[in-house]
Amino acid sequence: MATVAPKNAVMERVWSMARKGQKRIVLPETEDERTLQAAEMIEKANLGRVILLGKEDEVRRKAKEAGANIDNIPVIDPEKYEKFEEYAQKLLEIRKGKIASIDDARNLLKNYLYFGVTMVKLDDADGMVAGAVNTSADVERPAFQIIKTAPGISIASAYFAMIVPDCPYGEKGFFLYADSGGHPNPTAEELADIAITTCMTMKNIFGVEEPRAAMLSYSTKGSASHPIVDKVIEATKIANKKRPDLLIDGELQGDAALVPEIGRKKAPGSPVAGRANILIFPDLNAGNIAYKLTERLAKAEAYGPLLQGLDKPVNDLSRGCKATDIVNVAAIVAVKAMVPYGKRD
Ligand SMILES: CC(C)(COP(=O)(O)OP(=O)(O)OC[C@H]1O[C@@H](n2cnc3c(N)ncnc32)[C@H](O)[C@@H]1OP(=O)(O)O)[C@@H](O)C(=O)NCCC(=O)NCCS
Ligand SMILES: CC(=O)OP(=O)(O)O
Repeated sequence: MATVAPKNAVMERVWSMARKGQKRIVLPETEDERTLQAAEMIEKANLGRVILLGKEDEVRRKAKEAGANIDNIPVIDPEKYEKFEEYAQKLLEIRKGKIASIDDARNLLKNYLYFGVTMVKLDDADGMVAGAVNTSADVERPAFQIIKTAPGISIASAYFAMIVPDCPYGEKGFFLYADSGGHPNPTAEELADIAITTCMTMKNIFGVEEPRAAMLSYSTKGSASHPIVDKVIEATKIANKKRPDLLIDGELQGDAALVPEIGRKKAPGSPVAGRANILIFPDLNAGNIAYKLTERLAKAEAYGPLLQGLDKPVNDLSRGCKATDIVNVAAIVAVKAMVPYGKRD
């Protein structure tokens, strides 16, 4: 089994916090070899206590085939779980008006993603990580429907923690990209909220004292004009009005956001240009394309999509993820479960 270690100082802190918290992390996608290998790595690295979902014999056989030692990890078979009926009743209450009968609730719980999210909702687990097999929409939907947004947060969104090797920009090559996996086409108001939430995430989950968010566009400070640029300008104004204490600036192009000399030239006086550690994309096309290009062309680590704005932690994955990505995403979910309510994002 490959060993895994945190890739930079920010992730070292995340790992060390996760070790202290010993949170219960449910991994529902036990048909996937990477998930089983990650389960062993999470336990070996002492990042938390894993709970696997599935038919026990099958899961243990599959783990052997994958070369993963999961002997000390519990496997819960949802349909045989002693709280299955209790969960069905609770789900019926939570989804009142959306699902018609107890049978509908039972059927939903046979889907391991719904079962895992319900475990988190009802405090039988502290966080869930899935998405190595299922699409992001299928992972996010139960989280949005059952866990819902935290009080005072208008929408959930999804960011990536990016570690770019040999990169002097951002936080020594560490960045948050948002929204790169959740909300397809945010309004200006929603884009402002995504920027604010990501700043809080940078501070509270990753311990970076000065989040600096660039509102990205193909224009810098009026160099081009178009309604799609106007949305970014409007979002920047809203974010600045809502949270004047945060460093959020735009509209900025990618080079002006990252490179000090270019930032000074294109956006003189900007508190963010040339030093952004958070990149906020105008829509999900841009955000998702950008993270995948950074991951593949710059050989960056890409952890996520990490959901923010939810009342409890659920993190998604790309179907193209590595087992080690699952380990890091699990460590982040564990830290999220430790940050006091209301301070999370
Ligand atoms: C996640 C996603 C499936 C949810 O939206 P949807 O399919 O429109 O589903 P619904 O409209 O049925 O919404 C389901 C619930 O989630 C809620 N919801 C949808 N988007 C939300 C958001 N951004 N934040 C919070 N809640 C949200 C809805 O209000 C609804 O709640 P309700 O059932 O209690 O009324 C959709 O936003 C999506 O496909 N996102 C893109 C994911 C993706 O493909 N990413 C790219 C790869 S990473
Ligand atoms: C985040 C993402 O793009 O997920 P996938 O690669 O699974 O579509």
